[in-house]
Amino acid sequence: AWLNNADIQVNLFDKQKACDYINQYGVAVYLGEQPEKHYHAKIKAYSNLDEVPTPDVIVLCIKNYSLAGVSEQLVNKFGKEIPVVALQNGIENQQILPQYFDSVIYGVVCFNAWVDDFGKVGYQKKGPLALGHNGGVSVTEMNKIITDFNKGVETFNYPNLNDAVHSKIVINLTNSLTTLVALHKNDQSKSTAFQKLLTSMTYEGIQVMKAAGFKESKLGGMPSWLLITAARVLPCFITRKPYLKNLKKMVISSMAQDIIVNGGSTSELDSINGYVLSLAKKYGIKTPINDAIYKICQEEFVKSPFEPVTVDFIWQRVEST
Ligand SMILES: NC(=O)C1=CN([C@@H]2O[C@H](COP(=O)(O)OP(=O)(O)OC[C@H]3O[C@@H](n4cnc5c(N)ncnc54)[C@H](OP(=O)(O)O)[C@@H]3O)[C@@H](O)[C@H]2O)C=CC1
Ligand SMILES: CC(C)(CO)C(=O)C(=O)O
Repeated sequence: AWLNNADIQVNLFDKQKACDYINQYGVAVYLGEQPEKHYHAKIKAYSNLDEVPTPDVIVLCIKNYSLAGVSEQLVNKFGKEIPVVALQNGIENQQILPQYFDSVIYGVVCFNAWVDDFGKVGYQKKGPLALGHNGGVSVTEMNKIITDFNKGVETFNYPNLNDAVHSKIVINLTNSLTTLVALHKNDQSKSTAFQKLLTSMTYEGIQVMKAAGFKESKLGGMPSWLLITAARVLPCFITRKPYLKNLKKMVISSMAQDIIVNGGSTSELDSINGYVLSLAKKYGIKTPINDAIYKICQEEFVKSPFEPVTVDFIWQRVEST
């Protein structure tokens, strides 16, 4: 919607029901704090790939677990030379997409967005996006894409792509915990146990990334490694103010949308938490909080219907392991 309203011609490819709605009513977009001020973007949506006009660039806004299937369809239709911008969390997209496409730009999305209903999307803040690549993309091509994206949303070229990706993965570890307690419905701002769990799991993530040789990338508005470390080592009350400010930014994570809003059992738990735990094992870093939370997610996410668990329940499991 942001690009389309900045005169970049955008076409959507989605499932039939979503397309029918979007073609009739457009996409309604609103800033989370001001739902009454939503605006519409008239975007053409296609559910039949054969009808989609050949694009200059494909932007993949799907989960890691949908990438292989969707890429297979796209490459059969448009060929492997078509430039692709991949906006997934985690690193799995870097393993999957080069199997299909020659020219892939990866993007780290530094804000939260959610779908309320067909064609109705909320966002926590507008941007930024950090783009980078692992070769196969010319300077001209990269500059053109950055310039076009910037017409609609603040977009940077990030030379150290994998530092940015791994810094974001640290933040994404919290998706599992916020989904388990259904944070969007159950306020945890008074719970110091929740604060300890959230800061400990990201602190462990930082230790893993440092051991694996990744450096911090400052990602627009996301908590810094210094703040997370301070929150972990200092008494809770000292870092409470910045902690609460950051907690407020979490509206509804992409994982909670999968497990709670869409009632599915498939999520990016393994692309994010599973990946961090595999790095921890490789580099000999202890991650007791993440181990326990990952296990609880594995048990709870497959239950149908999913029922949120309490912070006490998580805390007891952490203490018993
Ligand atoms: N949401 C967020 O705040 C953020 C998300 N991210 C990352 O961005 C990526 C995308 O997440 P998000 O936007 O939340 O994902 P969503 O699951 O909300 O959106 C993906 C869309 O693609 C559609 N889709 C899936 N498979 C197909 C297919 N075969 N053909 C046509 N359409 C298909 C889905 O349809 P349907 O719903 O019907 O399956 C859905 O509309 C993830 O890697 C996530 O981690 C990064 C930062 C923030
Ligand atoms: C909420 C946010 C921005 C951070 O965890 C995110 O990346 C997601 O929802 O996947």
